[in-house]
Amino acid sequence: MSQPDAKPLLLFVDDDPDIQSAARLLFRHRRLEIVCANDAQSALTQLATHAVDLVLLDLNYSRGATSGAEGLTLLKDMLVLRPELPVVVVTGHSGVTIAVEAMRAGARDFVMKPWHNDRLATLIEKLLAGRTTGRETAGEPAMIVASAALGRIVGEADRLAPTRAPIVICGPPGSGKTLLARRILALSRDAGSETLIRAEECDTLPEEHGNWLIRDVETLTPTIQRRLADSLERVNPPRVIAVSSLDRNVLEARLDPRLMLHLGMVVLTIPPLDRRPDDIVALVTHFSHYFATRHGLPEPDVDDVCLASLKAAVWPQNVRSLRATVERAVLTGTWHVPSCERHGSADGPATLHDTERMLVETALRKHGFNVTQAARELGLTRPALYRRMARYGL
Ligand SMILES: Nc1ncnc2c1ncn2[C@@H]1O[C@H](COP(=O)(O)OP(=O)(O)OP(=O)(O)O)[C@@H](O)[C@H]1O
Repeated sequence: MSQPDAKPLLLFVDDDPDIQSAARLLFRHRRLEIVCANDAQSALTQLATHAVDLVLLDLNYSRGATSGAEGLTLLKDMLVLRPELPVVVVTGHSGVTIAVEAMRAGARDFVMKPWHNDRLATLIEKLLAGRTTGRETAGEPAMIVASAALGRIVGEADRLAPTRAPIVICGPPGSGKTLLARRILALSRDAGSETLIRAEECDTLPEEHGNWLIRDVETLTPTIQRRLADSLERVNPPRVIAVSSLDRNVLEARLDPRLMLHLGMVVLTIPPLDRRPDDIVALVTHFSHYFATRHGLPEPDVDDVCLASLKAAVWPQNVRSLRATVERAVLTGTWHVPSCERHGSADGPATLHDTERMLVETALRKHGFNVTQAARELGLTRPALYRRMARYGL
């Protein structure tokens, strides 16, 4: 939340540059700051990096979309990040039904396109008048979802969030299990009362039967596992979201069968980051902007070769490692991309120079030194590849 004496900041989400300009003009006249976003990812990044006071969200923000579905998903994402954020939805083609659905999902109001300038401005002033002053504590970090694989998992999680279903989330370290678990609890019917249980340190279960987030569930002692199974068999069981870095089958073998029966009704598995290259690209953009804003430094350059090496790298702690790599690039102005070697190198992360050399060499060998094919794989032109071959003596 911006300071009380600062101009309120409005985030406007619509991909049409003409409509963005019209909105800028309208709100600047009315002493509002405005930032714009073209798509879901940049909207979430703006929200994570700016003290936004209100969002105006076109439910069909991308060209050709008419169902409003993408807008509804983004609305939910934004309210996970900032549950109290006033969001006004704008709808044109998809009409009132979708607007009502958006109100049910937490939007404060809606306007139909084409909007009436004065009426829209009055509505926004009214909503902003009720804003609390002072800095609101940040909600959850934004969850960036660009790959189809993660999209399916998050879609399933959102669908089940308002139920009382216990859910197990598997996935390698740092892949976003806890973030997803918190998202489910934030979207659940009785959000707000969450008890975090670190299984390793747990010698008794909470009295309160609210929402439980259990981390490293496989490390619960056999006695606590049996007690947890008992609680899940009660008439009014706690809502449990359990998280584990073990593979699903290994987890099944480690947990009490009765506990697994209740707890593992739904198991969501987040794939490792290196199997989600689309997420790598989106996360790099997001974290670059986030850390550049946080540290007051410029965003680091990311060209195609750099992106290729980020996609080819091994991320032992998945998104956590990538996040740290991007923060380091913001701080030092240089990319230190971990090696592509599956088993890592004793010297620690290689420089971008080393990684690029290895990528070029690997592509050339793979294609029997056919420059055209290797260049195509690397996303480079032939001259660009020749320059690199000369630079690395290949
Ligand atoms: N899709 C994502 N978008 C943005 N940030 C993410 C995403 N996934 C993970 N992160 C970030 O990466 C870091 C690790 O995520 P998280 O703690 O949820 O992983 P985890 O799988 O629970 O890890 P661990 O198994 O080590 O407990 C956090 O800073 C989190 O905010």
